[in-house]
Parts: sequence; structure tokens; C-alpha cells
Amino acid sequence: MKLDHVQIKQFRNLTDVSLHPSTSLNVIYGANGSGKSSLVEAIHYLGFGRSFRTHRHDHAIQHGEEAFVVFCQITSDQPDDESVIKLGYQRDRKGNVQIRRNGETLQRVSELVRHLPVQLFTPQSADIVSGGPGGRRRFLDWALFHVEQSFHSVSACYQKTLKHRNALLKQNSSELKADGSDYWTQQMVRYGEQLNDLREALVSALQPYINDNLKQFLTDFCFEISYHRGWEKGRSLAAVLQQNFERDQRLGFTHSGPHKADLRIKTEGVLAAERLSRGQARMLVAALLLSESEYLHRVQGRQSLFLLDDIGAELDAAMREKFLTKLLASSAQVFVTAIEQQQVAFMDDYKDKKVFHVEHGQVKEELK
Ligand SMILES: Nc1ncnc2c1ncn2[C@@H]1O[C@H](COP(=O)(O)OP(=O)(O)OP(=O)(O)O)[C@@H](O)[C@H]1O
Repeated sequence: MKLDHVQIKQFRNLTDVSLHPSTSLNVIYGANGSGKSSLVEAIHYLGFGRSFRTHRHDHAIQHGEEAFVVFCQITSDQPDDESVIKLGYQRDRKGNVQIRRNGETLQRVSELVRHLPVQLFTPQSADIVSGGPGGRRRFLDWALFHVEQSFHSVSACYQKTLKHRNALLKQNSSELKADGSDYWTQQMVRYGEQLNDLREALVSALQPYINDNLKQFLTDFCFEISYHRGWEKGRSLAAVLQQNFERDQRLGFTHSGPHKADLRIKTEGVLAAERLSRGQARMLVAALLLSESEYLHRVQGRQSLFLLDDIGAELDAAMREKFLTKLLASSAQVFVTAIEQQQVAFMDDYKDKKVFHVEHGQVKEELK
């Protein structure tokens, strides 16, 4: 799917913005505070149903206004499919959300976000490497959400069961049995094993893409990537929950399971986070994200939309060029923000490109 029209209303300093992006490269440039990140953040709402800058949706509503609206039109990227989908997302200060698809109201954010596989790359993306395992699980789960139909319900059931089991552990409830024969433990085992199987299969499928991209992006390093499922190797989740029951009950939560999984990335036997510079860590993340969208394209023929906010931060021109060139070759649709156009000067001759200048919340396409 390609985004071919975006309209943003009353979103931060963007009062009423309408743009028809290129289906390949879009360069968004402008001074500090002009509204570049706000534009990217608004598109992020369509891909995730939330901001990447704040948990407070009301902070994104323009001062003095009651609600923001982000609307887009996407068209299929398959040659034999001419379908057009119109999506709208509105949020007001009271917390009401309205999500629409072709005029119909959608009940769930998941119904919105499955239309647009959006990947975000910002200076904070290095956290996928240097931060806790949650970011790496979200990285894996993004691909599973878009590729595996069953993932969303398996993951939701697992989270619900885990929450309930933890609540019962805290209450010391007799509903839970030490031998794991109770309903909640059995459900957790069932969904936990399913979730783990999906993740393990994904990691094996992604590995060749990741290895290939890492070889090109970080030539001086060799990496070892391993998936840790969140409980001891060679044992069933049921056996581990049974063994840990007393400790789980004492501490009031479940210690083992796919909610503890991690994707460990090492170089020369050391965690990559401890060895790489920040720019190198960002390139590692670039390789990971690119690999996912190449995989998505391979298995489903779907293209991803990349939001690269502040591409100049911590990446030198050679790194920027490597990443952007490879992204565009994978036929992703790309939005890249920069303070000056110079930061992407290496793309000057690229044909399928549109340039937008942002100034005081106004976005103007620069005509060639
Ligand atoms: N709710 C809001 N209502 C109105 N304006 C807002 C709101 N939230 C933030 N702003 C303002 O919007 C402007 C645009 O911010 P944005 O982060 O998009 O700028 P930017 O172009 O990405 O800047 P930089 O290059 O410094 O990252 C800023 O001046 C900011 O203060």
C-alpha cells in the first residue's frame, strides 16, 4: 500500500496541512520548531494509533482546539489491484477516538494499523539495541502482527491471561494450583507456547535478511543474534511455571514466559550495546528495521512506510546514504526529515522524489 494523500488538522502547530507525497522518497525540511516531527508524528498515528513522543494524546491537539484529525488515502501497490482505502483518525480532549475506513467506523486500532505497515526511525531508535528487552520484543511483534494472522489474538490472549494470573498470585488466591492444573496457568501455557513458536519461526526467517544488511551496514563487525524465549531451554513452560510457583506467589508475579523474551545481539562475544558507538547502534537498528520490511515484502508483497525523523542526528553522510539507498531499493515509501536539504544532498539526482518545505506549520511542496 502506498500513501498518496495525507491531511492533518489541528495537530500541534499544523493547523490544516494537505500533501500528496511521492510513493518513493519524500524529503521534509525546515528550521527547528517548524513542524517536521509533528508531520511525521501525525502519520505515525495512522500506523500505530499513537504518538512516538508522548503517551498524552491531548498534548498533540493544537492549543485552543478540541480535537485533531489525521486523514489519508492509500492505494494498493499490486499491479492488478486498484483499490483505494480512505482512513481517518480523530481524537478529542475528552479522550474520544474515532477511527474510520471508507466512511465506516472501526472499533479497534488494530483494524486501522494493519493497513499501513509503518516503521519509525529516530535518534531514540538506538534504544532497540541499548534499551531493555521490551523494545526488541516490540520489534519482533511488529513483523508478526503484519505477517501472521493469528498473532494479534494469540498475543492479546496471552497478555490477558498473564495479567489475570499475576492478579491471582498477588492475592494468594486458591484459584491457582501449585501443580499448574488451574485454568489460568493452563491458558497461559497454551498461548505462551503459541506465541513463542511464532516468534522463533520469525527470528529464523529474518536471520538471513539481518545478516545480509549487517554485512553491508557495519562492515567492521561480526554479529551473533540469538532469541531467548523467556524460560529455560529444553523445558516446557508448564514445567517451569510449576517449578517457580512458590517464588511467583511470594513475589506476586509470573517470572517466566514469552513476556520475558529477548533478542540478544552480540559482537565478539559482547552485547552490541556495550561495543557500538551511538551512530553504529543506529545503523544496527536501521539494518533490523529494513530486514523486517524486506521480509514483509517477500512473504506478502507488501511495502512498508518508513518515517525517518531527524536523519542527520548521529549518522554521517555515508551511513545515511547507505541506509536510504537500500530502503528505496526495497521499494519502501520513505518520509525523511532534515533541518537542511543538504543533509540528504546525495539524493539530489533521485528521480522519484518530492521535497516539502515546512515553515511555521505550513507545508509547501517545492516544484522542480
Ligand atoms: N499542542 C500543540 N499546539 C500547538 N503547537 C504545538 C503543540 N505542541 C507542540 N507545538 C509546537 O509545534 C512546533 C513544531 O514542533 P516540531 O517538534 O514538529 O518541530 P520540528 O520542525 O520537528 O523541530 P526540530 O527540528 O527542532 O525537531 C514547536 O514550536 C512546538 O512548540
